[in-house]
Amino acid sequence: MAAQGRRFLWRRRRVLVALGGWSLLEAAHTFLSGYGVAKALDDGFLAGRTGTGLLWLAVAAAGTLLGGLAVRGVFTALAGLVEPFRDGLVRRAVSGALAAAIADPARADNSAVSRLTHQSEIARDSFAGLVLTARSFVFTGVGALVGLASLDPALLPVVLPPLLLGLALFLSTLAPMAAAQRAFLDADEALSDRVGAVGAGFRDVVACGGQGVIGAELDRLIAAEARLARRLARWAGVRTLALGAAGRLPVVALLLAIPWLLRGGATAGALLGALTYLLQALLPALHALMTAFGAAGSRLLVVLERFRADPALPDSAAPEAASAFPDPGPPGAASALPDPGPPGAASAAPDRVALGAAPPLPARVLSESAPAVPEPTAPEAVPVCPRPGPPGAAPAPTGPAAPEDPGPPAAELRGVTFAYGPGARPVLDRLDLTVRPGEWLAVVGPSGIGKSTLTALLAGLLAPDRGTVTLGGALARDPSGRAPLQRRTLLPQQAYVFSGTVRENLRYLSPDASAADLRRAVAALELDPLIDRLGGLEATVGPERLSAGERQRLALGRAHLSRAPLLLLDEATCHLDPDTEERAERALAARPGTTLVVVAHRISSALRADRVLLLDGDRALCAPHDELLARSALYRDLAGLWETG
Ligand SMILES: Nc1ncnc2c1ncn2[C@@H]1O[C@H](COP(=O)(O)OP(=O)(O)OP(=O)(O)O)[C@@H](O)[C@H]1O
Repeated sequence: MAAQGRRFLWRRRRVLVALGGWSLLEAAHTFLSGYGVAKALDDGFLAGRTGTGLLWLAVAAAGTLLGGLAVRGVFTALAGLVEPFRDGLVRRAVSGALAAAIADPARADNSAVSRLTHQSEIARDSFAGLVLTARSFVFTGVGALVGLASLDPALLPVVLPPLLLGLALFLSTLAPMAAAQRAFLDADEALSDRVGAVGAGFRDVVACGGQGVIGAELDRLIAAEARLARRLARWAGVRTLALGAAGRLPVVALLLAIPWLLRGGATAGALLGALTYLLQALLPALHALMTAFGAAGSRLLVVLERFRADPALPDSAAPEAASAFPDPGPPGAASALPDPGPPGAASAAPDRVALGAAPPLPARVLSESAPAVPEPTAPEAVPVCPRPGPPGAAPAPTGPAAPEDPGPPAAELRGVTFAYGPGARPVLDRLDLTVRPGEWLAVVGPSGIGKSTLTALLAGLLAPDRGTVTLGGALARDPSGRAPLQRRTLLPQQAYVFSGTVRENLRYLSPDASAADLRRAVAALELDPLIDRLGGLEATVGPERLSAGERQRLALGRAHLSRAPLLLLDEATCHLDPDTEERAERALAARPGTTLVVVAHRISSALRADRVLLLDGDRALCAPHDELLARSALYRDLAGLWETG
């Protein structure tokens, strides 16, 4: 990288000469600031010549004007250095990502481009800061040392040793501090990547009961970052010490050496001039240098390393393109096909499941406590999902046979009202619903009516504002807010598949499932061909490698393997073809002891169920398919839409 840096600078030697020229003016300004003060005192005010004193002060002030001019020129010249640097980095990032996308569209990573273009801005600012301060320190130092030597050469042996000592101490902190900064940034990024991924897939994490595992992992990441932050702070302490040594010790040494200097013939003006150099020129320049190297320097190093390592960029086989100091060069330099490297960590994150933030639609659900007699304007209304009636009254379930004494309902809602927020209109309003053990219930209704909200309430992910939700007679969500993971499994539309083996994915909800259980689930969901194609149970899969349908099929297998008696499928088969969907639903319904609640994606799904719950805003109707067809215009509409859709 150093050689590339030298080449980059060599190609811009004219810019460097211009920078040097303007910087010389800065050195002249420094020189005049101390020299003018010394002469004003010695030749003017102390000698009784006030006019001469004022004249020398005017010379020192003119030096300040020179300094202003120098800063203006330096900034103009600086642009000729840092802009090509930034442009080259951006070009490198974009061409690298394009080449990667062309080489393997499936692994294209758009976020790498925005990440790297953002980082090139950081690199440009850091680079500009470093050039500015390093150059300023060198030329200020030259101006000050020449000034000290012209005032009295004896000042140099007093001031230089502590200055050099402090500088050496500072330089010795650079490498370890850069390493600490790099480690800290890595840890910080790892933590924010993970937090972002967990936030996006939080609903899945909760649905799968992964809070403990995820919490422990985040704790570890936070502790690691805290440890590295402390290490960085210790090095910052050492750097402050170096600044103190380099900046303050020369002043102390000068003060202590005053008697010796006076005996050697130093004048009061020379001493005041020396103090001016130290306090007004060297100390601020040193402070700026140390701050810039300590912060911007480490940042620049880390960012440049990222550019070398990022998979969106061409690999080092394309040396020109991989240069940390790239030139605009011909586009061909960037067209070398990269090694796209391993898939980004972010892609292994849980799939997103968002509970949309749109305002809730008006929805009032007719409850059992509402008039039992249908209103005249709604002749098709039927009583809402009655509790289990006498034997024979209930439709025969196609799932596992209900036991003689069915015991408590598999799931029950009593007068449940729920709204997303205190002022919002309820999504569900005084809903009663009873689902018998072993029953297969389909939930249907227009988009946004509250089907997912209902499954989230059943799963214990949401708490009702009023009323109760019970599973097998116990509250779906205990007062501490925990959901009963052993009693229900919720499969959302976006199936959660994590980076791990097929076996680990299937056993995620039942880690102690036996090989026989696993075989049964695989056979029931007809997963053998898929698993073979993926390379067997021990093959590693990740969400980015599977289609949405394949992810759903693995999640269905996982649900079959889980021990929860209540399975909640929230459009969990929407990416499967109708036949596969039917076989999957039947396999889950046939699992011993299973109660199945399916938010239906197709009318065929409702046809298969024992009963259908129709949510429609003003009332909820629950009945077998044929009965609903006869009684509900909305259901007929939905069925028609589905059939033609
Ligand atoms: N997190 C949330 N915050 C605020 N409102 C929400 C939230 N989630 C859902 N809603 C609103 O609640 C209502 C019911 O949403 P829900 O997702 O339960 O409907 P749905 O019937 O499942 O819809 P779809 O069939 O489109 O998936 C909608 O009006 C929706 O905008």
